[in-house]
Amino acid sequence: MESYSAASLASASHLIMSRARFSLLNNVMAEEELPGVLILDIGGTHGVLEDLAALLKKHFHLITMKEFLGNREEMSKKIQSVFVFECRPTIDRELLESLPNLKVIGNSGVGVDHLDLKMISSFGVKVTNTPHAVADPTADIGMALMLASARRLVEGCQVAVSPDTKYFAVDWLGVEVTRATLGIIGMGSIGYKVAQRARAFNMKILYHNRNRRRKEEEEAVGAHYCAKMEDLLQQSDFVMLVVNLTPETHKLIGKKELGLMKPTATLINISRGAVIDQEALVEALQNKVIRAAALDVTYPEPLPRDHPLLNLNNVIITPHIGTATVQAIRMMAEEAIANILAVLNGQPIPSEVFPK
Ligand SMILES: O=C(O)C(=O)CO
Repeated sequence: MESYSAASLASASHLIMSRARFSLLNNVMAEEELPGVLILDIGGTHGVLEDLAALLKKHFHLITMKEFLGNREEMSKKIQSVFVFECRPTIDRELLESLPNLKVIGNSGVGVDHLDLKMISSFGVKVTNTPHAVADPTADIGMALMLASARRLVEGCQVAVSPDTKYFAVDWLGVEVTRATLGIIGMGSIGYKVAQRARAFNMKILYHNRNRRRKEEEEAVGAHYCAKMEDLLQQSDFVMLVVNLTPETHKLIGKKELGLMKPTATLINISRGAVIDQEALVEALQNKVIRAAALDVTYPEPLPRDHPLLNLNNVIITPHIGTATVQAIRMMAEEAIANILAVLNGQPIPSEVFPK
């Protein structure tokens, strides 16, 4: 995980000065009086940042990191908020100490496991996230992984492009998603969107969640509540993980849980890598304890090139692309900006995250 200490800020690409709340007042304030937003990106995303910049420029005055570093003392006093791009860069104490007027960290993405909420809160700084923007694209990736793994799409592509492979699909038969049983672990907004999509495939839907959904919500997608996760694991053909990473969900799926799954079942993870005990998963896949896994998240990300998960033909891995769409990046930015502005303007905050 990237860590943006004050020293490593040189690698972040932009410092953004917020003019949003003042543009609403016809830009009556001089730029140098405006509150600042520091953007932390994950690197290698310049095209995306250009689009983001265009969006932000409608309300914000952008200042490059070079300018920030050239005038650090003055700039750090102006920064009232940090925009964390794509859930991954973390923020350390040293950075917080260097931003005396910081009021809010606007996370672009829903998961905030990369942020030390207690530590941040001890500085009197609020944290917000973007649950609405992420739900549809992340649910789509869950479905895409489930279908791709079920129908062995990646292997199929390899067969199609390989000049010497014999073209007998019968050698690599898949399984059907239609009418199969899907067990969703974590029925928040993303899990629910997955259930809506799975209904169109006539899947039987089971779910396990801390809190049971309302009866009308269950009925709308035909989902059945499993109070015990074990029941869901035993009955499902596909198990999809959609929980937040917390101390309670760390390694939620280990050897015992994998052992409860059907040998024909597939595990899909669109939450965080550490929700699965990865060593136990490798063993289960090697020994065919379960049929396959399809993972958008791992630990670390990316996996080292010699990691055993990369050498198994019953695994599909994508590089954490749940929200990697043109639309989602934009919607997350809009949601994060709305959160940041609400904090700066002392208005009700749409999506604040609290330390437990
Ligand atoms: O929103 C999140 O938490 C993500 O992981 C985005 O990919």
